[in-house]
Amino acid sequence: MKTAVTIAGSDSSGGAGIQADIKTMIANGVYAMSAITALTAQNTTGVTGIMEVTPEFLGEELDNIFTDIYPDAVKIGMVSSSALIEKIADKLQEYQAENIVVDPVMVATSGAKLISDEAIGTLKKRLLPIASVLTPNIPEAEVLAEMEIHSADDMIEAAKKISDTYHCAVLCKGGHKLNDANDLLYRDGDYRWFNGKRIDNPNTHGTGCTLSSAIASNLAKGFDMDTSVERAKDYISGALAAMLDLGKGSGPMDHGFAITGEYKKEA
Ligand SMILES: Nc1ncnc2c1ncn2[C@@H]1O[C@H](COP(=O)(O)OP(=O)(O)OP(=O)(O)O)[C@@H](O)[C@H]1O
Ligand SMILES: Cc1ncc(CO)c(N)n1
Repeated sequence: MKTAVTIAGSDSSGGAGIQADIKTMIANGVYAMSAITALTAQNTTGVTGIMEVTPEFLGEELDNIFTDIYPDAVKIGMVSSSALIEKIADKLQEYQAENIVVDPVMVATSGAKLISDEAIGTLKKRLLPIASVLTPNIPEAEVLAEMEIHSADDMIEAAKKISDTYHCAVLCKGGHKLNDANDLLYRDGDYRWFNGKRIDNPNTHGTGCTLSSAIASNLAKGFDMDTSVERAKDYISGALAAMLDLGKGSGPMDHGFAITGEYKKEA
């Protein structure tokens, strides 16, 4: 069986973070492991607390994983401090990890800030250069490319800038400002749009975590980058179309659709 590890924060409400990642990996047929960077106390309405692990402890988690069950892919989500980012970069280099998907998590769906300002610089310097693919939404791409994005052409320019600077593939997700479900993959000086059908579902807690974990799962299984993104888009569409409605805010998605087979993919 192929294996993947998520390096991310725990979401007590189960819709995002480690919990979304593990649900996604199981549903996509890979064995899931986790190195937890922080506990968050959160639900569908917001985040009330964050408790980080120490960099030493995160290093110990990664040592235990890599020296025993070597992961075929790595997904990195919420990492709130520079010291934790440095530790992850050191360990991934030490163990020569492959298929690294970096979701540069900055703000939760509910609006809470999940990374410190100084850590953004470290993220750029240490994690982007080792990423196989980076999955920013538009606000994140604006920070990383240091420009505003108002159109599809701006998305291309920002993704090119990030990809050229850090030598990684960039999947820029259009949903936030452009109100569609079209994502742009910029890679090796070329780009391709992955168009999705916008699903009328306000319950989008954890969509970014889910997409990046689905890409990592498919890379772990040996699919190429384009196919992995295509399959991940299909997965997120299915999870959203299952129309789970839980909680008082922007609720989580139903990963069970892939297991029960109740979801019928729309043409
Ligand atoms: N309503 C929707 N219908 C279809 N696809 C969607 C919808 N909302 C988001 N997506 C898709 O889900 C994926 C994740 O995108 P999104 O922009 O929501 O990520 P994100 O902002 O990083 O998520 P998060 O809020 O969890 O941080 C993208 O492929 C996007 O196109
Ligand atoms: C732990 C965690 N990671 C990522 C997100 C982004 O949605 C979140 N809300 N919580």
